[in-house]
Amino acid sequence: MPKAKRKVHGGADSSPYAKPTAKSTAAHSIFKMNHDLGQHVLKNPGIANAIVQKANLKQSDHVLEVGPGTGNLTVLILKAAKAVTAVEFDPRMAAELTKRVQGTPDAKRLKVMLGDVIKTELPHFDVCISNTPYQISSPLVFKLLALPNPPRCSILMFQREFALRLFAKPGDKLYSRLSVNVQMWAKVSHVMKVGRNNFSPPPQVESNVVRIEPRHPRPQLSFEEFDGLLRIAFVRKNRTLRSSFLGTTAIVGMLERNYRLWCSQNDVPVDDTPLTEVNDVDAMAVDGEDEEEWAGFSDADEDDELPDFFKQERDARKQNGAGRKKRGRVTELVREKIRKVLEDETQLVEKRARLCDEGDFLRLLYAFNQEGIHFSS
Ligand SMILES: C[S@@+](CC[C@H](N)C(=O)[O-])C[C@H]1O[C@@H](n2cnc3c(N)ncnc32)[C@H](O)[C@@H]1O
Repeated sequence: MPKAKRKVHGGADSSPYAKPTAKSTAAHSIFKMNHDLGQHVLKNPGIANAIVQKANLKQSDHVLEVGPGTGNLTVLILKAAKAVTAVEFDPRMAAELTKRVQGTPDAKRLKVMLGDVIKTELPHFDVCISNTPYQISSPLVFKLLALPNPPRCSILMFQREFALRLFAKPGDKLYSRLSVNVQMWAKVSHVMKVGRNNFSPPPQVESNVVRIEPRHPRPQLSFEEFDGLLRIAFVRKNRTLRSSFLGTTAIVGMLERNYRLWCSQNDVPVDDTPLTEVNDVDAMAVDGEDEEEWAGFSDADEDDELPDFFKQERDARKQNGAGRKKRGRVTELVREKIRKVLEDETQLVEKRARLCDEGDFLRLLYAFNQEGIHFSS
């Protein structure tokens, strides 16, 4: 039996959201929602209006809407802003939206871009509004934070647990790399709770709308450097920083490569003569870690996945065998620099990432950078 098709959107009362004109009736065509794309259309006009109002739009604003769907938010944004760029992955949705505004005065002020917003080069915009498809919550926040010229404000709807991660503090269960990053670069505030029955079809969980505003002045820091350090610290947020930074050859190897690059860019000579012969596996055990524990990364959050460099290093080691190896002087030097930063300079060596605050991470980054150790290449 064929599966029942759902109405694309079902508003009820107020115009223009729910009392469709002849034009927008065409947009109410019927097709099956794609759950893989997080297609839960907002059907409560009151919530849609509140979201747009909370953005405090100016008539001169250019708004980016992520995932416009059939346009329930878009038509309201168009009433309050100068222009809207709407990035939509699903061509069926993009076609519905285009039809909905076609022939209206708003059509000229709407640009629909088809594609994955995460991979799309975005034009400049003042405000971002999104009933966010839950699969891209994390990459979308990271993309917005990393923009050199971030929007004045972003009003974003997320699944509740994801929203709570944005506010989490050191020691909270939901504290993660995302929490530290977002709080470093922005001010996050809660806008409203939205029950699951306000969507069609209803998602499994409740949602929250949050406001993200960039900090002024913007911290004088490289986003990639700070995030690179957090990636290492949060792969295993319950382990000590000693364990995270010194416990695996993969991390030390990556930091050594970055150190070599920094040396070459700063005319610092490196001594490549082999120093000691050590058993690589034993060396890891001495440092108190087993590579397999990394592979489990049981305490990692979804956005703190095993970094690519670790996987590459692990595969290379499997191929080459992890037998007796000569550890170079540079490796020893880098290990000593890491030890010095953790033990002497910051005294954070026994602290765990889940308990470190923004100030701890900043101190770590500063001390590593002073030693010529960097986290972005
Ligand atoms: C939760 S629905 C929101 C629809 C509409 N804005 C609303 O509030 O009724 C999410 C929308 O994002 C779109 N989408 C999913 N992944 C996307 C991506 N990577 N880039 C752009 N749009 C995406 C989906 O096709 C869907 O239309």
